[in-house]
Amino acid sequence: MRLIRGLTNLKALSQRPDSPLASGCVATIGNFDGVHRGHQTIIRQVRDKASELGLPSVVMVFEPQPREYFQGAEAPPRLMPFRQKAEALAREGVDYILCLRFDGQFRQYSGMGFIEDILIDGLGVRHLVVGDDFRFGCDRAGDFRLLKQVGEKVGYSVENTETVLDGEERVSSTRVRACLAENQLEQAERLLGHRYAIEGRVVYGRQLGRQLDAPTVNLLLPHRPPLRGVYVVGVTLVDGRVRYGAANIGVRPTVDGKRPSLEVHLFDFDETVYGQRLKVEFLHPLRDEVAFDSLDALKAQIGRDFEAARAWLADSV
Ligand SMILES: Cc1cc2nc3c(=O)[nH]c(=O)nc-3n(C[C@H](O)[C@H](O)[C@H](O)COP(=O)(O)O)c2cc1C
Ligand SMILES: Nc1ncnc2c1ncn2[C@@H]1O[C@H](COP(=O)(O)OP(=O)(O)O)[C@@H](O)[C@H]1O
Repeated sequence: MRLIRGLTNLKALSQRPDSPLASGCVATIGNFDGVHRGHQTIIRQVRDKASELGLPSVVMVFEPQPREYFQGAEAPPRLMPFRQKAEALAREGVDYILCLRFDGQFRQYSGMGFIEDILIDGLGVRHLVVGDDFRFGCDRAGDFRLLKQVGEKVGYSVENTETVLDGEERVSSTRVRACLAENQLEQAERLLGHRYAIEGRVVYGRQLGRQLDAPTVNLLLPHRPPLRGVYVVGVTLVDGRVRYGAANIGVRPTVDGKRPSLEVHLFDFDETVYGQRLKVEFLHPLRDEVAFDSLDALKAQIGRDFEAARAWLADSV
């Protein structure tokens, strides 16, 4: 997988005669938050067509996601930070990820402007896979019909995305968020095709954890997380080792009460891991986050959380 950031870089690359993108590509466009089973199916559609045509596959995404741009703090929580998304897409076998900055200038593209400047001049798209409800450009004026009309003239084809159902309902990022908010981790896993996980870099905290007999790795959360509370977790370290532990994800009302963070105590572990990237899988919910009157009360509760987590692990892992 190669990551292309911005239209200028895309054009510089695709206009080089020796570039794999020089003869065009098969592309899809979206947020792909969670890279769930529906997304995985769309990517398979793109890859199948790309191998049939002998062209590279491209997934176009935006940062921030358009709803984050328009709604700010009111936007739905995000399932994964950009880097985790890019790595998940790479695992699905995407050749290129094109990441475009969604800003005050970008939002002014007309429907036709988006097609001409990005899809035709930038990507030289030969086949496009998008939902028939896909809207784009200023005031959401561009739609599936317009894409098809222009495609017939210019010589690219457009295909509707397949719909993946879970029971009667479509698999969607919104449904994954709803499951996580309700602590329905198994339902979320069914929609995602894997356990819900957050990946991030270990940053320095306030060295309070050691005083609480619970040193914690603190992961940077660039977005508001879709779940809150105390969980049993499985952690994959950079070298692939897996460790288990108990984690708190939230604002830590007892000691802080502002920005959300993810704090993980690993059982039977005594290493320094600052700066490493870890994957934290949420295995089982233990309780909601609580504002305690004192650090002693928090410390006592964390001790009970560890017992509950170890008991669950002994039965389930
Ligand atoms: C299993 C576990 C449960 C926790 N539960 C709570 C909680 O209910 N309320 C709270 O304010 N903080 C909770 N915390 C977070 C602690 O306040 C935090 O880990 C501690 O302040 C260490 O911060 P530091 O890493 O910045 O030193 C919990 C942490 C762990 C590991
Ligand atoms: N069992 C453990 N679980 C989590 N972190 C541990 C553990 N043992 C040692 N550490 C190390 O201790 C650091 C956390 O200690 P802590 O006092 O909570 O400080 P900080 O405020 O930096 O999080 C972690 O980043 C990690 O490098």
